[in-house]
Amino acid sequence: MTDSSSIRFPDGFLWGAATSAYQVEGSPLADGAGPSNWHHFSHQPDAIADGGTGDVACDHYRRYEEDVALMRQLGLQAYRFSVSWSRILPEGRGRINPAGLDFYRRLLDRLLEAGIQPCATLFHWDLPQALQEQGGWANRDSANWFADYAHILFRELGDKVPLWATLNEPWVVVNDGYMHGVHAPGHRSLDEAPWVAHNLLRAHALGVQAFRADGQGQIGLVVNLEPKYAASVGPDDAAAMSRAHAYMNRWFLDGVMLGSYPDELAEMFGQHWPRFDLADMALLLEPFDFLGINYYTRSVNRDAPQNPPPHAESVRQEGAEYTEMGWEVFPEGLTRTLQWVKQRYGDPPIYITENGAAFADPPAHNGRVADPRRVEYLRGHLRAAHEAIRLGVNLKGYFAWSLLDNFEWSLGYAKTFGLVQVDFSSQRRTIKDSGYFYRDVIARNGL
Ligand SMILES: CO[C@H](O)c1c[n+]2c([nH]1)[C@H](O)[C@@H](O)[C@H](O)[C@H]2CO
Repeated sequence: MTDSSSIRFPDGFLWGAATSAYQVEGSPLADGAGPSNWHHFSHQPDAIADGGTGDVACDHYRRYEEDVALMRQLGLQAYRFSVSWSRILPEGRGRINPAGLDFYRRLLDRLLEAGIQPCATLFHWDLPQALQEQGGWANRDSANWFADYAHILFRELGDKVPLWATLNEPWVVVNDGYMHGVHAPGHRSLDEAPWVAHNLLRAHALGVQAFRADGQGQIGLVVNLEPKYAASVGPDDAAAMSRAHAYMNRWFLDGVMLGSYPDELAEMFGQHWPRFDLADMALLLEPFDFLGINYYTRSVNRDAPQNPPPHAESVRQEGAEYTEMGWEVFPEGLTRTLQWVKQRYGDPPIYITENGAAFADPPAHNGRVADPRRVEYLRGHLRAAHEAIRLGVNLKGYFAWSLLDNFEWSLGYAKTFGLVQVDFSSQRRTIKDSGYFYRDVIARNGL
């Protein structure tokens, strides 16, 4: 039975929506910008399900003022976006492209004028192609490249951005880009993957140090977390669940919060697992101000020895509701995940930096898009977030994924997550029912 009791979030709880540069901006090479590895990857034959690329996307690079007006119409208090590294540094390092900085200054000025708090992510997967060609995140120097880039942004944009995130979901870069080859750069290497993960976290730590030197506001790390369940009570499935949990949920957080990697990773990677310097592990513990958690679903796992690490596979649940991504709708997993972070990692301040769902939305009709399933998804997860607060989790805010229908990476444009529908043939925006629902949640600071 749907819980209809009203709930209210704490005063000052921050309500926002999120996007990322390559998914919404378009104009990837405009005004002196250099190509990213996602520009390169999306133009490879058969890389993207519908042959889509980020060449146009939501045309946000040119329509940002219209989109800020939409954010204002929704009553957003904050907007989470990412900066395209190769707009700022076309070769990834060295020469700065002033026009790239100017775009983000214009966007930030519009947001601040609208009373919307910017939350900027330094890296949301789109690495400059020039750096990819020098080994990308597999090159130990990548951490320094990132720190130099971060320093430029803190110096040039720092007075306009109160909330920064170093990386978005390093796990996806490793798993999708280096283990399974379905994201840029399309590698499948048990030898590269652990080093890529390590260099990403070294980059995060050096970025935080750069921020401490001359940043303003707060800085955090954004990770994707997905609670793991066992498909049966048998020992093999329990072990598979534990490996999957270590592989997705603990790998990066243990690294930066505990200064060590789960033992299960060395076991599952075997001779491919490196020996990491103790000095590196000490660096990873560089303290940061908040944790961004992206939550979408849970997975139920069974043993799959034939699969690459974590040697597990997810099992579809009879009778459960699934989104267009094949992700089970499981709001209680959000409460469980937030409690787990609180208990394991010392009660850090947390923002839910992404939560949302892809459903097959109807085309706009008379200025309306009926998306009841997304309304119920958001309602259920907001209740789960509120329950976590009631249980003592230090949850500071929530960002819906996504403001706009956009480029869903290797799946192209068919999977739509937006609170606002984008007709990609006309670039017309239409606020969906879920957008109006979210507007009312923000206005009430609750349900
Ligand atoms: C593994 O799923 C992640 O939690 C996740 C889901 N999502 C993400 N990460 C990314 O941060 C976004 O760019 C995606 O568009 C979004 C929707 O797929």
